Amino acid sequence: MGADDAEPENRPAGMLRDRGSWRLLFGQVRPHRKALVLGASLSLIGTFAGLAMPVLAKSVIDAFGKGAGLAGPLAGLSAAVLVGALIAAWGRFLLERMGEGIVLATRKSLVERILRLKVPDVDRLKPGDLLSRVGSDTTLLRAVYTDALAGTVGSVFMFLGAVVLMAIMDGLLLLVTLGVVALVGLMGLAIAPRIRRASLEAQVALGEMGSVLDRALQAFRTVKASGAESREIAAVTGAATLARDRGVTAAAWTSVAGTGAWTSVQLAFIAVLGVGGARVASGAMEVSALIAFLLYLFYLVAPIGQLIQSLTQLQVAMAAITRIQEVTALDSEPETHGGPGRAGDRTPVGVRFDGVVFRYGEDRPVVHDRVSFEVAAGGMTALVGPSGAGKSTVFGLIERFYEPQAGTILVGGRDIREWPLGELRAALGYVEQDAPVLAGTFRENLVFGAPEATEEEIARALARTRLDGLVERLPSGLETLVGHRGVLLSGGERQRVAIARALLRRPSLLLLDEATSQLDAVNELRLREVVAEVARETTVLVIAHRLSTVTGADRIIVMEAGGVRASGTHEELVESDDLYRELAATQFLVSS
Ligand SMILES: Nc1ncnc2c1ncn2[C@@H]1O[C@H](COP(=O)(O)OP(=O)(O)OP(=O)(O)O)[C@@H](O)[C@H]1O
Repeated sequence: MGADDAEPENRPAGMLRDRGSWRLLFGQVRPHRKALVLGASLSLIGTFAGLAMPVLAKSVIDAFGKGAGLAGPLAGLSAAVLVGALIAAWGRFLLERMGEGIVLATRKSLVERILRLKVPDVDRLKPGDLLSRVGSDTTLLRAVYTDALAGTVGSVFMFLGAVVLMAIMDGLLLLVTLGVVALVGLMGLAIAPRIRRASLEAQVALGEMGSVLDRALQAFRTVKASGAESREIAAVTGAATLARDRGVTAAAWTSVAGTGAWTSVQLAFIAVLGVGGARVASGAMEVSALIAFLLYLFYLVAPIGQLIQSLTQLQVAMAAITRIQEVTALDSEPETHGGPGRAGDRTPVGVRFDGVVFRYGEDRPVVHDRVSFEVAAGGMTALVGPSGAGKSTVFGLIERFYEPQAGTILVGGRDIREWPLGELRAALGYVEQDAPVLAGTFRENLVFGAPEATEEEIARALARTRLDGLVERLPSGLETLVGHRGVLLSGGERQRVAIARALLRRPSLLLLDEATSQLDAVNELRLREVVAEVARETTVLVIAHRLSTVTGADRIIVMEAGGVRASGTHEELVESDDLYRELAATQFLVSS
């Protein structure tokens, strides 16, 4: 399991320069710059208020010495503490709120992008890994905007303040100090990419963990039936262990950076002591000035430590940004508003494939090799052929999930590239072979593609798909939960729910990928009746796996190895085509 495994295969953003990541990182702050400046300033004021404490304490002691009343000074001291704490808390809150706002904005844009991705890109991405990009990668960003940015600003101020004071005291010793401190800077620059790489690998491993777990949960029954629990547990924990290892690597480099910072101040101390001592010995400098300078030197410790910490957080965030960017850099489809469309514009449409050439990828075999056929408007056309002949691919191309490399596809006499995508998909009804049922109620499943469907329309769709009896038997009718992945429904019922869902969009062309699973006689008969009835109102193109379906079809297209081999009615094809005759006699078309 390498770092590359969990990344999009074409890794568009893997090649993006750091500049892109920085721009994205800081671009997010732009809308919140007021909050950032205010939050950071308040935090600083709160911190500096702490510095006023010794002065105020002195006034309390002075008052005590003079025998004056303590109540006033003590009240002043308490008020200063309280006000300082409140200001710091307010500043902190503003920064945290800004961080949450930025995380939300990032998640929104990521989710928006993911749901609009093109199908071929999603084919390559792993769902669990995408989830981790939306969840944990975006969470990692927050620390940058709350701690790192404000911390950097504060520590830069403190650092500059100390440097100015030291410059006023002794320019030469300052140069010695900065010379040593610059070494830390160089070391930090060398270490930063290592922290970033380790963090990226840790996040990739977490993504991998998500995708392995997702795979196991998707096929939970198969995992159990195959006795594969231990292996899947090992795969998930393996990814988690890798994340730990990379986290430890990042921690090791962070410790080196922290220790380096502290050591450099110690070294600067020794260097200043050496150079300053020599100058004191030669009478060029007072001992008291050297002592004061050395004290100031230690003022540098806190800001340098904070800068190192901020730098580390930035590296982790840059790793997260890289993974987020890999998704946001992918192409998305144009927005589709695929509602049910206006009444009356749902006349059946035909389909034509003209010399269509298609392969799923540059390195994949050709699936369609100059496929041409025509399906007239209205009625039922069946697509048959051996497994892998490219039948489901026909549907994927009509829906424009994929683009052919050559040839044209016409729907309703119009090239599908000329249809606005939302309009094209609104004209199509698509029933997948394993017809997924979405977790939720029966009603939610029905109106998924047509949220504004009326009760009459729902009742009609239920009656047409022969689901009305089933709904009556369900404990809460349409409001019954059909559970995660519809475990309550049989394969045939799931297909009929999918058909009802498609019908509620009043499609001009219904694409039905018939379930290959065996249906019981009642379900099979119902499904056949449903399809025959729908074919009276709209065009139905069905990928048929049953003889009973093809015998009812007006026309049959036989596909083989990426081409159209023959077409005609059942009787004609039984007469004229060997492959069809063979298919009709074998399990691909099961006799009813
Ligand atoms: N998303 C995909 N990415 C890459 N290759 C794919 C993809 N979908 C299908 N294929 C390949 O394309 C070829 C045709 O697949 P398709 O699903 O169109 O065949 P089919 O005739 O519908 O088969 P079946 O009857 O078994 O469903 C197969 O070799 C398949 O492995």
